[in-house]
Amino acid sequence: MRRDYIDIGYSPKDTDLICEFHIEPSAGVNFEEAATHMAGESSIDSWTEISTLSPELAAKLKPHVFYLDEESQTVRVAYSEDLFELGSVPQVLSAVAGNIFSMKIVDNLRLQDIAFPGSMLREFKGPNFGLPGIRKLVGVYDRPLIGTIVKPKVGLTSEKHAEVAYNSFAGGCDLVKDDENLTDQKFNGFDRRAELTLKIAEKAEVETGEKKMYLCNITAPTCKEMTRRLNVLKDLGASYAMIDIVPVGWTALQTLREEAEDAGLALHAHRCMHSAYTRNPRHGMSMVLVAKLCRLIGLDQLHIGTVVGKMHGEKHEVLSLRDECVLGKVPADETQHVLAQDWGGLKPMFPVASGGLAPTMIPDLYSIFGKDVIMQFGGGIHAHPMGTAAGATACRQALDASLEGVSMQDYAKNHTELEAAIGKWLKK
Ligand SMILES: O=C(O)[C@H](O)COP(=O)(O)O
Ligand SMILES: [Mg+2]
Repeated sequence: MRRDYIDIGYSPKDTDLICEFHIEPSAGVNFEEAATHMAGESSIDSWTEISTLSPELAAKLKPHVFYLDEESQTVRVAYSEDLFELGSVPQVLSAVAGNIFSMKIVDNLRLQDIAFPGSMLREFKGPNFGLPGIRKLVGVYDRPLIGTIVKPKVGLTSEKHAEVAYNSFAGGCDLVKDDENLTDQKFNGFDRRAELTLKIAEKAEVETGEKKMYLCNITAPTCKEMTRRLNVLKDLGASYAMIDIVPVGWTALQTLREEAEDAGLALHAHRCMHSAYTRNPRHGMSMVLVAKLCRLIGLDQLHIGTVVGKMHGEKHEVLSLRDECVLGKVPADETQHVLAQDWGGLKPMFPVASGGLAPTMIPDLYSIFGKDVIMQFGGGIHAHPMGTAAGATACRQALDASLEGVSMQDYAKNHTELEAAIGKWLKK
């Protein structure tokens, strides 16, 4: 029998890739049958017994469903590493997150996590800069970084964009980034925006004595064009580029990881669109897995949610993401469907909290994330009653208060910008 994939006594080998799935079989399909077909389709099998699959080949490459719990609708499958092209995220996903999502035998299916064996992990470089490298670039070691997104999302001319960036830097931002949907529109072309904004960042560096980073969005229709934009940034003396990771796709990210290393640039990962497949807890694949793939490939910093801002994501979920970004060894957490992962020395990514944040949320952000986080404020800076620069200053003041262990309200007594932010955003 080739389809003897349920193998509860099986102890995964060091070289096996392990996946955890949530499976909801469709009406009339039993749980074991669904698990068997799902495991087969994601590895070697088809819908019917195939004569070309010899017993020897099946014995060598068959998947092992070594954990099965019908009540929680959870299975774990061990796959031989020989099923995979080493170093290829797209191929791994084509297998374990491929056809199986389309099968009629399941109503819902979710890939919760993948644990990569050391042998597969070694084929990936991980972040080039990572959290420690970014701290070195910015020259800030003892506090969260403060960033902004130029707003409105799109519509400003390149000149106006650079002006908003300047005000943000002058007010105290360490980082200024483009919004996810700003790339190379006719009113604000990539090359001109990059040139003007990087020039203004230099001016702000001279004036403030602080390092100022501009993260220009290189998301483009082809890898060739993204590489060109990356090299434009390099030639202009930039340290960073930004990418919309889900729209550009995994192959593009693996390509850009190589190109960015050649260009000496760090990569900021915006996760827009991820919720199209991560948000439904019963279907799709988890954001923890997205974060894991980003770290494997080697993005340097990644949006992980905010807990207190406008993006969905409970505290325990966001902290699982944070752990996957920063820990050297991630312990298993059944409640979060996280598998143990030894990162084998791959550098940590810098977690980014962004989306619906106001300066007045900084005490909460600091208590949730601690120092190793990049806090980004779009509306929370550009809607400040005294303008963009004051919004950035209010963020730095709120952060100083948290770092000094002083209440934000007390600190605001001598800090006008923070006082105005509290007046606007803190609910009485
Ligand atoms: O790209 C982002 O992270 C968002 O544009 C954040 O903007 P907001 O702070 O105005 O929600
Ligand atoms: Mg945005």
